[in-house]
Amino acid sequence: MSDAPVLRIRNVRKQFGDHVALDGVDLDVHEGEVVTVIGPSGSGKSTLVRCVHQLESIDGGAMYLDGELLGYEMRRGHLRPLPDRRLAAQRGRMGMVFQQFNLFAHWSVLRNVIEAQVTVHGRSPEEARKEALRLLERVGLSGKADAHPRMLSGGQQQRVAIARALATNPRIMLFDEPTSALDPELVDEVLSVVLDLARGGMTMIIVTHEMSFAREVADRCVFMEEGRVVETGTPKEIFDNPASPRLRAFLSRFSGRAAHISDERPLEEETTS
Ligand SMILES: Nc1ncnc2c1ncn2[C@@H]1O[C@H](COP(=O)(O)OP(=O)(O)OP(=O)(O)O)[C@@H](O)[C@H]1O
Repeated sequence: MSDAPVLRIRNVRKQFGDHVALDGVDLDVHEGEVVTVIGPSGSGKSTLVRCVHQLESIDGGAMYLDGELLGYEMRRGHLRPLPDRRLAAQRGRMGMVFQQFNLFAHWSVLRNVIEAQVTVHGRSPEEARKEALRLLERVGLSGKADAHPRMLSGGQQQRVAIARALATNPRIMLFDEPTSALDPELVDEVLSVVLDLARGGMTMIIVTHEMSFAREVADRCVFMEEGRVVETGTPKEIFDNPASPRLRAFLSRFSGRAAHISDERPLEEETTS
């Protein structure tokens, strides 16, 4: 990993009305690093990745992609929002995968994976088609290029969404709970594609409620609560030796599902009962 992070997040604040969703978040993500973000519902996980992808503006702090300020530029001595074209170009250097797939329903799978390559990145339709077919094969869907999203299972649609996000050669992939809209039997096929990307060296932030996956895939894991990063560490530190009582309490709620949580160090509730 190189020293300069791919993504640098500094003291980022985000409010919705009076509600503070992000309260001074700092995070660096380095080349090839996989960071999983866990935390209770409403802790700001989705807001964080949505802000990185410029789907939400921030109210304070700054974010940099490869050292370039995201969303703003300095003009005549003042910070101003980037014009739409430059904002689109910045967003095109990140791939985002949503809970709800967000595919274009009236387009074929192939066109869904081709489109941004042509419109945002200026590839020729032939080049984009070749890349789309390669990526569909990578996510195990080469036979579905001509299908429409409604003909696919949720797991297959999510894999198309991953292929689409990869198609622009993003510097970083952002996953916002990619399996939470799926039936349980379809979760693994999506997680194994994400795991495969991680092993291939893709830089990623993954927001997830799948605790054993969050542990398995991560180089580093971040625990958020009330809009703040409460604890960050290796998966072993986070899951086997959680320092903060809040993280221990959170993990204990998942202990039934998180098969890999070790019992070397009992969780708080267990020690007090
Ligand atoms: N567009 C919005 N308008 C108003 N409030 C919002 C909006 N988006 C998020 N919030 C609020 O900001 C807080 C953080 O939400 P966020 O979705 O980031 O949490 P989360 O940790 O991802 O939760 P979950 O795990 O349930 O998805 C919540 O209180 C939420 O209600």
